[in-house]
Amino acid sequence: MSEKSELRALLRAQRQAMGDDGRSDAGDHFVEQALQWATFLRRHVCGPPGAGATLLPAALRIGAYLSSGTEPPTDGVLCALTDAGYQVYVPVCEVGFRLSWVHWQPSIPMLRSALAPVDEPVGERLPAAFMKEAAGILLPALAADVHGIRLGHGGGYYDRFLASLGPAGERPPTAAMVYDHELLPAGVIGREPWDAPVDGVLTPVRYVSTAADHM
Ligand SMILES: Nc1nc2c(c(=O)[nH]1)N(C=O)[C@@H](CNc1ccc(C(=O)N[C@@H](CCC(=O)O)C(=O)O)cc1)CN2
Ligand SMILES: Nc1ncnc2c1ncn2[C@@H]1O[C@H](COP(=O)(O)OP(=O)(O)OP(=O)(O)O)[C@@H](O)[C@H]1O
Repeated sequence: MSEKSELRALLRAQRQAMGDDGRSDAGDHFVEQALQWATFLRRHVCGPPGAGATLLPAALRIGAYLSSGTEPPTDGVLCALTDAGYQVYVPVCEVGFRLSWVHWQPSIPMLRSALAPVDEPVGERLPAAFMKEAAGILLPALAADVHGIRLGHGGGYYDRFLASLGPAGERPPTAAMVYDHELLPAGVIGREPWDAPVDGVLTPVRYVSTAADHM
C-alpha cells in the first residue's frame, strides 16, 4: 500500500472510531463555524452590513457538499446557510472526474451517483465555471495541512475543479472541512504537482487560514 493509501485508511478508521455521537456533535459545531466563515466572506466581498451595499446574487452563492458515511456532517450547515439567505450549490460527479453543480434545497430529490459512492441531488446541472463568482467554497477532505494541502478520496475531482477556475488568487476563497484532529502539520500529506491548496481549514472548533502560505 502506498503512503497515501495508508494515511487514508488510518484517517477513515479514526472517523469510524468517533462513533455516530462524536460525528454528530462535531456536525453541530460545524454549523456555527460555517456561518462565521460565510459572514466573514460576505463582509470581505460587500463591506460591513449597513454600508448601503446591495448584495450581488453571486456574493450569496456558496459551494458545499452533501456528506456521506463518516464525513464531517453537512446537513446542518447546508440548512443554516440556506436559512441565512445564501444559495448553496453542491457537486455532482461527471465523467472524467469533472464536477457540475446543483442548487441545493432541503427537500431536493436525491439519486445515487453512478460514478462515486455518494447520493447526489437531482436538478439543473450548472458547469464548474458557474462557481467562479461564488463567495466561497467548502470542500470535503479526509485531512488537510496548515499549508492548505488537502487529502481527498483520491478521485482528483476537486483538484481538477479548482484548476478549471483559474490560478490560486483568482479563485473564490476555499476551505476544507475536517475534524479537528485532521488538521495536520506541514509535510504529513505529501504534496503532488497537481494539488490545488485551499485557503483555509474549517474544523468544529476553529478556522485556520492557510492562504498566506501559498500565494
Ligand atoms: N460528500 C462528498 N461528495 C463528493 C466528494 C466527496 O469527497 N464527498 N467527492 C470528492 O472528490 C466527489 C465524489 N467522490 C467520492 C469518492 C469517495 C467517497 C467515499 O468513499 N465516501 C465515504 C464512503 C461512502 C459511504 O459509505 O456512503 C467515506 O467517506 O468513507 C465519496 C465521494 C464529489 N462529491
Ligand atoms: N488538474 C488536474 N488535471 C488532470 N488530472 C488531475 C488534476 N488534478 C488531479 N488529477 C489526477 O487526479 C488523481 C487523484 O488526485 P488526488 O489523489 O490528489 O485526489 P484527491 O484530492 O485525494 O481527491 P478528490 O479531489 O476527488 O477529493 C491523480 O492521479 C491526478 O493525476
